[in-house]
Amino acid sequence: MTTQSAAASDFDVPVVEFQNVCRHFGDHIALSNLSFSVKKAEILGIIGHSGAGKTTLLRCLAGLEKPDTGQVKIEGKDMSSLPDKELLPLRQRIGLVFQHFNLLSSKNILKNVALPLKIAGYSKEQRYKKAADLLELVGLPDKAYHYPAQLSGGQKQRVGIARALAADPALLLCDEATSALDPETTRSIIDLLLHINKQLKLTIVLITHEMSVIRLLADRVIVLQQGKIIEEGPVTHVFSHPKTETTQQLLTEEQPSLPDSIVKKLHADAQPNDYAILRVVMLGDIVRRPLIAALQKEHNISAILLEGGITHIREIPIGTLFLAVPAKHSRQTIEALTGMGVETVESIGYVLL
Ligand SMILES: Nc1ncnc2c1ncn2[C@@H]1O[C@H](COP(=O)(O)OP(=O)(O)OP(=O)(O)O)[C@@H](O)[C@H]1O
Repeated sequence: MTTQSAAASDFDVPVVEFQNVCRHFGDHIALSNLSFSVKKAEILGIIGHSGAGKTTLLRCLAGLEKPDTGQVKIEGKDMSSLPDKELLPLRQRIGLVFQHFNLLSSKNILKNVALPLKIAGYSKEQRYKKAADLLELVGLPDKAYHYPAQLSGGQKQRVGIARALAADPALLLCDEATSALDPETTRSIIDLLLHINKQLKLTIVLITHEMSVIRLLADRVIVLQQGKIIEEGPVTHVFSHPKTETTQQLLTEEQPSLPDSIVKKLHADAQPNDYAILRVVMLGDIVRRPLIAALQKEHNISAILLEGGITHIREIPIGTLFLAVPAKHSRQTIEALTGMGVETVESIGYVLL
């Protein structure tokens, strides 16, 4: 086998495989027959309302909790069937990043980062060399001899990430890693994680209630509800076409929505003089095209913009518009917009404006 094909096959083995995982607490089903996998270098986001099972999933993935049935495999090895003694080397393949950093306040930053290497039996010289390299990677080379209390929240999380990387993990698990940080610091931690993902080809699984973090960081997203996967796919797809009410609710703050005054007046059947309300989703460069002007010029349709906005998933812009057009032009407008290349356009009801 050539080096090149060996490297390619590396990417074929999923780093994570959940196979029919169930976890109960008494009568309560926290995870229900859950199956998914994560490829090498992929970033998977897991979202869901409170109590959906995110933490239980993450704990099973970290080997901190065993499923009742099913398998949790890391790099092809089944964690759920291993006795505790044999679990340790597999757990060392997983780095954990916590919301509240969990640094040891009595130890300096270098020692905090080096701690997993001490547990793994590395010499002092190896530990401190590696820890210094990692502090360089996370942008804190000058903080080695500071103590956690002397650092900002963002700097503490950088140390938390360096520590999680110390034992060269195959998988980084982030549990609400940016939830305690302000937006600017959150952005810098997201950029750091993207840099690490790219540079080290590191697989990342994150749970967060911040949809903006999923949007900027994840390749793929899983939506959990009552311990089941109710939606799954590339973030661009799931966030632009949320199928379930749960996903739509989770995304409410992220996406423009119709003003309440219009929602209250919406009805299902068109009355004379009504306007049809159209929800238009655009993906990519089309967001910069003057669609309303083109409707007027090329199709003689006067569309009124009621609400709209653009968000970005990684670098891809997603635009959402709510347009009102005379009800009699509804079908023609949908055909015209589809012809212009919008992602989706749907009529969501009628109003008398
Ligand atoms: N140790 C436990 N004992 C009993 N029930 C538990 C235990 N851990 C979790 N549960 C229950 O399992 C369900 C899933 O909990 P989990 O903490 O995984 O949800 P979550 O999605 O992480 O919620 P949150 O976003 O609020 O942290 C909840 O109904 C919870 O009450």
